[in-house]
This record gives sequence, C-alpha cells and structure tokens, in this order.
Amino acid sequence: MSTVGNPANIFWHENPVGKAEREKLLNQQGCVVWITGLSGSGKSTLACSLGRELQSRGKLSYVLDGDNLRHGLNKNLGFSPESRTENIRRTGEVANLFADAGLICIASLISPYRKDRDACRALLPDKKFIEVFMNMPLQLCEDRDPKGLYKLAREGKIKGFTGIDDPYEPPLNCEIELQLKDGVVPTPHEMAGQVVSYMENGGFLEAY
Ligand SMILES: Nc1ncnc2c1ncn2[C@@H]1O[C@H](COP(=O)(O)OS(=O)(=O)O)[C@@H](OP(=O)(O)O)[C@H]1O
Ligand SMILES: Nc1ncnc2c1ncn2[C@@H]1O[C@H](COP(=O)(O)OP(=O)(O)O)[C@@H](O)[C@H]1O
Repeated sequence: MSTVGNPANIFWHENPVGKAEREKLLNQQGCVVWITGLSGSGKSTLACSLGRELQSRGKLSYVLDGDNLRHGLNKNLGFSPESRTENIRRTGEVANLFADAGLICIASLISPYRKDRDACRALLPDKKFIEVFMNMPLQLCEDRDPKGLYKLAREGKIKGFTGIDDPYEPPLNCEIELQLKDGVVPTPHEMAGQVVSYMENGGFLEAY
C-alpha cells in the first residue's frame, strides 16, 4: 500500500497572520539568498560573513549549509544526480518556509544542476530569490582543498565529485556573481558587502 497521500484529499489551511505582518514586525523582507559554486569556492565562508553582517544591522537571517543539512534533514542522501536533486528540492522547500516566516534565508550548497536551482527559484515570489554564484576557478578550489576531497577525487577514491567527474552548471542569469578581482580573491567581508548592497538597493532590509 502506498504511504503517499492522495493529493485530492489534502487541503491548504490558511493562517490569519500573514507574511506581510511578520515582515513588518521584523522590519525586513523575507527572501532567499542562494549561494552556489564548487566545493571550496567559499560558499560557507560567505554565508557566515553575510549572516554576521546582517545580524549587526539588526536583520534576522538563518544559514542553511549543505554540509550541515546532510547531518540531519538530508542525512539519507548521497551524491548521485537523483540524491543531489532531492537534496536541493528539500532545501529549497525549507528555504521557502524561512522566507515566508519573514527571515533572510541564506542557503549555501554546491547545487550543481541549473534545473534544480531554477525549481527552488520558482517556489518564491518574483525577485525574492537572490542567486549568488561563487565563480571561483576550479584550480583555486582544488589548491585550497580544505577537506582533502579533491585529492581523493583525483586519486579515484571518491567517484562523482563536482568539477572533477560530475558536472557543475553555472547560472545563466544570477543576481550576483562573485569572482576574482585582478587575480585576487576578495575578502569575505567585501563579498558580503556586495550582497548587502544588492539587498539594500532592492529594499530587502526594510518592510514594505
Ligand atoms: N561527490 C561529491 N561531490 C561534491 N561534494 C561532495 C562529494 N562528496 C562529499 N562532498 C562534500 O559534501 C559537500 C556538498 O554538499 P552539498 O549538499 O552542498 O552538495 S549538492 O548541492 O547536493 O551537490 C561538500 O561541501 P563543500 O566543500 O562545503 O561544498 C563536500 O565537502
Ligand atoms: N574570500 C576568501 N578569501 C580567502 N580564503 C577564503 C575565502 N573564502 C573562503 N576561503 C577559504 O577557502 C576554503 C573553502 O571555503 P569554504 O567556505 O569552506 O568553501 P565551500 O563552502 O564552498 O566549500 C576555506 O579554507 C576558507 O577559509
């Protein structure tokens, strides 16, 4: 017998306290900042720096980090294309809930497949999904190799590693692209500043 409910028997229950009321309370606009890029490109570092910057401005954010989610919500998932798709789908749903709660949700996952990121974007109202592409060269990420995983992947001890023998599909129309400046990596503070400026200009750091 199927354990999946019949959608015809599932109904939406409206909550009288709406998103706009929560946003007014928090004086900010709920949204998702989705950071995508290769392993070692600096996603988690940026997520933490951005979270700290927003906190210092009195804005409530929450980081959903791919590595951390794989310790709990997504602990039953691996790195096959299907598992990655499910990993991103679940995270996108949770991010959407956080945004609906009025929070600035910062998601940092490799999220290598364009269609999966686009599906997360489609969950949110227009302009509430801010895609940030950590466009760092593979060579830089591999030189950093903070967890030694690139080395293992090159030795063939990890199969299907993103950028080595599994694809990374760069965004075509992301809101923010972070890259080297004159061959130098901007500091995490500089990168977070770029995202905060975008949010300020878009009115995300105040209620309607
Ligand atoms: N095969 C393979 N490919 C890529 N990455 C791998 C793999 N196996 C383990 N890891 C480690 O898992 C972290 C990626 O988790 P994500 O949930 O962000 O990946 S994904 O979005 O589902 O592709 C990733 O963390 P980050 O380095 O922080 O990106 C890796 O440390
Ligand atoms: N802007 C930066 N400048 C210098 N080093 C950085 C920067 N961002 C990240 N790093 C370093 O690069 C490594 C990988 O960063 P991390 O945030 O863990 O990447 P990811 O989450 O994409 O795997 C870490 O050792 C981190 O300290």
